Amino acid sequence: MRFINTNIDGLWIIEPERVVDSRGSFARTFCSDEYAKRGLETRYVQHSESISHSRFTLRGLHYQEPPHAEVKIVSCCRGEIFDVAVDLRPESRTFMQWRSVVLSGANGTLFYIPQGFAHGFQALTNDVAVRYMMSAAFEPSSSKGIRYDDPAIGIEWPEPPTVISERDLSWPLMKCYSDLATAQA
Ligand SMILES: Cc1cn([C@H]2C[C@H](O)[C@@H](COP(=O)(O)OP(=O)(O)O[C@H]3O[C@H](C)C(=O)[C@H](O)[C@H]3O)O2)c(=O)[nH]c1=O
Repeated sequence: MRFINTNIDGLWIIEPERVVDSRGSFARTFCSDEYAKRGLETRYVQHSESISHSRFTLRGLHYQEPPHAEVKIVSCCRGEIFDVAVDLRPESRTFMQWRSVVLSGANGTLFYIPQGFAHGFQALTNDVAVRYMMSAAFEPSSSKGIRYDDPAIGIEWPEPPTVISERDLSWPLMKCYSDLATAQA
């Protein structure tokens, strides 16, 4: 496994090292020792899959609030996606910055997204299957989101979404959050 730094603290791209032979290949996709050596989360309590039928479907940007904040390891086991993580840690030097990576069944790449980040993706092919390892259980009451097209973040998505949920269209803009935070201070 190759751990690639993204210049955003805690956010890693992990590339499998495939052992190739005449049958195909084998690669380790998770290793608690390798993760522990780098201070990454080693305990995952849920593993989930989402299927998106249509190219340019967009899901996200989602996160869970503390105490249910989770580390996510995202991979695409069928098709190809444009995967995005946004740093929402107010104390971070990269607060509100985003990083994208193309995940696909072909490259087997994984995106390690720590607590305090929002996550979303856009399908780049029809019929994508995305897999998640989550370090915290799904808790609907703590599931929040931000708008994929928030100008304050400025994510450069490949294309306008063809399919997106009403819920994902109705998340507040970060400006609303900051106004709310100011009001509550
Ligand atoms: C996340 C989740 C959802 N669900 C149920 C709740 C809904 O009835 C249904 C679809 O949920 P949602 O619309 O939130 O699914 P996505 O829009 O694909 O959201 C996911 O994709 C974005 C990009 C993420 O980063 C999150 O991991 C996750 O929120 O599955 C569960 O039962 N367990 C779960 O862990």
